[in-house]
Amino acid sequence: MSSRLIIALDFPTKEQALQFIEPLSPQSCKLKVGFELFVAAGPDFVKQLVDKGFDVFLDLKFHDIPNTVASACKSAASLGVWMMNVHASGGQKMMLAAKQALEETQSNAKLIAVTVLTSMDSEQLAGTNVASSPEEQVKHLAKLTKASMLDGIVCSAREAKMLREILGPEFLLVTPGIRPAGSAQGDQHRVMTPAEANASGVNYIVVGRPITQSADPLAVIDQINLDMQ
Ligand SMILES: O=C(O)c1cc(=O)[nH]c(=O)n1[C@@H]1O[C@H](COP(=O)(O)O)[C@@H](O)[C@H]1O
Repeated sequence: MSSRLIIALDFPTKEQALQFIEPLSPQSCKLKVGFELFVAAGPDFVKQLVDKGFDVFLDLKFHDIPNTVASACKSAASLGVWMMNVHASGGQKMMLAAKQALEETQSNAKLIAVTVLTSMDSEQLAGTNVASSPEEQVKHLAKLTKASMLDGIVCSAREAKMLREILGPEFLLVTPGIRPAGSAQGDQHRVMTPAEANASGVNYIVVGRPITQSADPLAVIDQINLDMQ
């Protein structure tokens, strides 16, 4: 079975990212390229990771008018990535346009939507004039995403159990904000351990700093893969 661990390659340069992935195999993890590395290393680097056999999640969280997001998804698909994302708060027309654009390509890349960022708590959400709790807002945006025919969502593992009941067994739940016991929470708020996330029924976990800043990344990866079995 392929790994359900997605490592967030949040590095400032292509060289640092390549050095980090050198000992990794596509069987032990998938890789996520987000803003920091994409801006520094570009689309050719994403293709390089795909050519090495890794499943790549291109995390650019598109959030724009429907036509622009649809075109961006087509461009992302042409890189051969396994998964990409948009912000669900971009609305249903945007998500439908993105899905349709992907269907017009040869790619079978998965398209998921970010609900409420795992760094957000009730207070920060209220600051954006959203009066609902994070859980209520996640539930609302998750239903909107499903109605827009996307493959799944990004959410906190804390919400996974409740969402699985509402959204059914096929809908993908991809969960960052994962912190192995004893690791620093940093800017994340809605966190869980890998074992707790697994027990909550998530499909994939996204882990960055607890692996990339560890003195022994391979040991952390092995332990997380065990926790996810
Ligand atoms: O879309 C994402 O991947 C994402 C969504 C979200 O709600 N929260 C979140 O942390 N992420 C990403 O997941 C990764 C988490 O990294 P660490 O906090 O270092 O484990 C980062 O690359 C974030 O950009």
